[in-house]
Amino acid sequence: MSDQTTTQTTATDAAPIVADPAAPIGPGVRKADPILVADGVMRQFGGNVAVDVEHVEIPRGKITALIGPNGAGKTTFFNLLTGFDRPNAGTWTFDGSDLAGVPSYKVARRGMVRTFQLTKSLGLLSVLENMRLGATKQLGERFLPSLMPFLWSKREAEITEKAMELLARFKLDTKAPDYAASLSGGQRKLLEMARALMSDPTLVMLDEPMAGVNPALTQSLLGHILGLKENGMTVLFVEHDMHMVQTIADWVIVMAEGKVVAEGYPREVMSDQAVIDAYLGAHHDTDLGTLTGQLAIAEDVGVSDELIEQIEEELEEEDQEAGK
Ligand SMILES: Nc1ncnc2c1ncn2[C@@H]1O[C@H](COP(=O)(O)OP(=O)(O)OP(=O)(O)O)[C@@H](O)[C@H]1O
Repeated sequence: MSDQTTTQTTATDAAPIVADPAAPIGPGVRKADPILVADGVMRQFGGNVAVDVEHVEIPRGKITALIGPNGAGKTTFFNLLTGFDRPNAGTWTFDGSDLAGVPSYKVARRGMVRTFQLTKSLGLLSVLENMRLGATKQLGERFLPSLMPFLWSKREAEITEKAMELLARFKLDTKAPDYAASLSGGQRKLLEMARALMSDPTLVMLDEPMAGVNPALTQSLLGHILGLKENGMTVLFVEHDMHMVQTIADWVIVMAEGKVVAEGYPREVMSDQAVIDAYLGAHHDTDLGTLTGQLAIAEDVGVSDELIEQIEEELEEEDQEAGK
């Protein structure tokens, strides 16, 4: 990976991020064109307040990094926004429409998808079958096509064709018949991303895309993430690898103890003493050098067994709805 921050410029790069360039930048700052707006989102586990986000806006067409020490609430916030968990309080809108209380598979159909580390059972499906699961739009046609097998099989063929095209783009086409479990960590991350694109999303949320990725595939993953933006998508990713954050993020949001404690342009946020302190507070056993690009990559992306079960149940439900 290069030490330079990216110099690629696209039309969306030129668009301003904040609504008022003269206003001070800090937690909750208004964006010029937010795709996602969250208000008062709170999630408690027993007495532990995992997420307590007063107000945050995600800029459209940009790459936003969500960072913060372990246990800051990043993954829980992702789970809430994408319908994989329910908040105790709060509302949020995606592209202007209310999303609070909408189940995860419907969130995906509306254009907001997220990635996970592949679960064991998905590992026992082929790479192509994994891709086909990402085609949420097939569900909208579940009733009529089931009465018309010709239309159904045409749609099936289209899904397979699209899956193969995406697999080729991610250089995974030769792996299509293989079990997903046989892929390397980095290839699984590529598969996760490719699968997310099956539903033609407008917002792609990536949970620690670099975790467990072999250095040989890092560059390719970074290129694909930048490619999402170049294709007009908005990206929101959780990451501990500060080097990656500095390399590709247009905007950085920092969480600590469930709250958004800072946000801004990468260079400013990374040199903010409060941010460094928040990280050091939680990583007091970690070398300061790790904050500037060498942070150890967590193997575990923090998906609970409960969540995995929920995803599996939803996939089964989708299959049933799709008449499989
Ligand atoms: N299912 C759960 N049950 C109880 N507590 C939970 C659950 N999920 C998360 N928590 C707690 O909520 C807090 C936030 O956790 P979360 O995993 O969202 O943090 P994170 O910022 O994603 O951390 P990491 O960077 O380590 O993945 C932590 O204190 C965690 O222990």
